[in-house]
Amino acid sequence: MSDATQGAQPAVTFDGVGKAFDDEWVLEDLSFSVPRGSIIGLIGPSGSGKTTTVRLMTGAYRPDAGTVDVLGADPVARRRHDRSMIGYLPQQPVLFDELSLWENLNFHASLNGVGLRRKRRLLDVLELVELDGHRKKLVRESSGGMQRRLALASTLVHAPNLVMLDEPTAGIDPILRRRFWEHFRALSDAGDTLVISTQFVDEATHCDTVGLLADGRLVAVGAPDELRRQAHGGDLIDVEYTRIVGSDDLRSCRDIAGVQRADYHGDATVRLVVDPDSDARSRVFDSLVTTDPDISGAVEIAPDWDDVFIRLVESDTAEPTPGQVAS
Ligand SMILES: Nc1ncnc2c1ncn2[C@@H]1O[C@H](COP(=O)(O)OP(=O)(O)OP(=O)(O)O)[C@@H](O)[C@H]1O
Repeated sequence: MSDATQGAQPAVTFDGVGKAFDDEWVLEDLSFSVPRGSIIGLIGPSGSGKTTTVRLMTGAYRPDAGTVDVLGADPVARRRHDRSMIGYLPQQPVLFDELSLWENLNFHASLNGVGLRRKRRLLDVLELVELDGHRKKLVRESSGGMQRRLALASTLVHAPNLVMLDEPTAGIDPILRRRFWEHFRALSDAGDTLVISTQFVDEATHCDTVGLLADGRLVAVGAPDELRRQAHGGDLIDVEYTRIVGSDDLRSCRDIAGVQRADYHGDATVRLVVDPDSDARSRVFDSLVTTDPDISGAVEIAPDWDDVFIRLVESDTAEPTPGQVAS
């Protein structure tokens, strides 16, 4: 996030938003905001409500509860008048098979009112997605990956400030995925705001904020590190022994102030959950590891995102809903 964008009004604010289709709620009580110049990842399994959330931001859908504010206005009202500040990549982008990459891009540029220095702009976005050498190729002659890159270029051709991408990395190879995320970070560094939906939970690491969706509910929202801590109740450290660990070892780990949990993790490892705000981390490394000759070392563990997601969903469903009595 650039310094200039910090403190400004958020690019997107959802306040108690719900959406229903055929009298059934598919999104319930979504509240979050997206600071300008940042990347929010909407992450969740198929059917969790990602596309519906993005469509509410584009103004394609009107909320049935709550309010949506996008760049200081109701997106439904803006949709009819001024879309130049917004770029939207739908899951099934509009590309014309019989036109060249250049002609496709030119079409999107016309649609979005790019007049001034259009040729330069087309060349710039084609270069950005590394398609400048293929501009005469027809869409039907280009690979799936090239089509995804062209679709991204078409979304960016009018230099929008707010970019909403619905599963832009679905079905593309890991190298192209990484390149896409590099582009996204470069856009955010330049001050643009990005809303990116994905089913790949590990893509959370690329985002400034992550919104985890499950069954139409925002299970958790926060910075990736915050969500990891929330899922596990703290930071994880593995203490590795040169022998099989026993209950005395667990006890001495638990005696360290700020260690919230110490559990067996395989024969020769104790996994600790430590309070991130305490000095427990340095105490584990400075005292425990250096004083116990049976400890070979300790490593901080970045928890697996699948695990983080599952834990947060499970703890969310375990929480009592209004009207339920907690046991
Ligand atoms: N136009 C619609 N009419 C009726 N139900 C809909 C409509 N659009 C979405 N839904 C339902 O809303 C729920 C959320 O769908 P949505 O497409 O937002 O999920 P998603 O997380 O984007 O899924 P995917 O990753 O498969 O695209 C699903 O149960 C879906 O069937």
